[in-house]
Amino acid sequence: MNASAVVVAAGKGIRMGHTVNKVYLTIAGKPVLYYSLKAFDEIDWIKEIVVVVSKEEMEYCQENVVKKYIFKKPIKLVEGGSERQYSVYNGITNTKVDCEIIAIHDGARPLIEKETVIKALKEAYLHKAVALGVPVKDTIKVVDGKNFILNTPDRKYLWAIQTPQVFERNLIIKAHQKALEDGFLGTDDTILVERLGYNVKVVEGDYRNIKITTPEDLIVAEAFLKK
Ligand SMILES: Nc1ccn([C@@H]2O[C@H](COP(=O)(O)OP(=O)(O)OP(=O)(O)O)[C@@H](O)[C@H]2O)c(=O)n1
Ligand SMILES: C[C@](O)(CO)[C@H](O)COP(=O)(O)O
Repeated sequence: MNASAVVVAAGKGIRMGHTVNKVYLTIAGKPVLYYSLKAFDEIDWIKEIVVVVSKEEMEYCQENVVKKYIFKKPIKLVEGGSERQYSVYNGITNTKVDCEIIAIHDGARPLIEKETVIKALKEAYLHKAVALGVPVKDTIKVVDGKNFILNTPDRKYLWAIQTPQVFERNLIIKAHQKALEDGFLGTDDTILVERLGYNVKVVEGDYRNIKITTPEDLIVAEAFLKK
């Protein structure tokens, strides 16, 4: 299998409330983004890693992540957009055409493990579109604008979706182009493929694969890493 990894890191990290983009904050002495790239760098099927960064942070990322640590794969930096979806689009359209599979990952998910990525890649090869996810542990409520409960979906059908999300290259590019044409913005990439009428498989991931979003997530991630 020839696959590309696209790791998006061009967000602002507003919910983290830090002056530095959260992907450059450190866990156990290394930047969050370093860990998010590492699992992909170790997989033979992955032929390249495209990292999507904001224009202002391009040089910082090159010096403090790409050059500072040793990666086996070629790492290409491309510019991000104002929304995650636009960043992903710029990433996927800058992948090699001879890589038939693309794994899209949040730079803010540093605890992803090599074995979990391999599982997702294998499933994507069979099913064309997959996302990692974990069954939700809490009861989920749908509420109205004033926080009154409208309904309670059956938990056995609810999964919290993570990245990587892995797709056949042509399919994910087509799905993004259609979303752009329609002015549709989604919070992940599978929704864009769902809109085309394709079945997307959820592959069981790992509860530790958290997204670093708010300050307490850094403490949790560091605790997991130390284990
Ligand atoms: N315009 C954007 C927005 C987000 N991302 C990336 O998408 C991932 C998931 O997004 P999120 O956790 O929402 O990150 P931020 O947008 O940085 O956070 P916030 O919403 O708190 O500002 C992150 O790795 C982030 O860098 C991106 O590449 N381009
Ligand atoms: C793609 C994602 O990580 C799946 O859980 C998530 O939807 C990103 O959302 P955010 O709004 O960018 O935090």
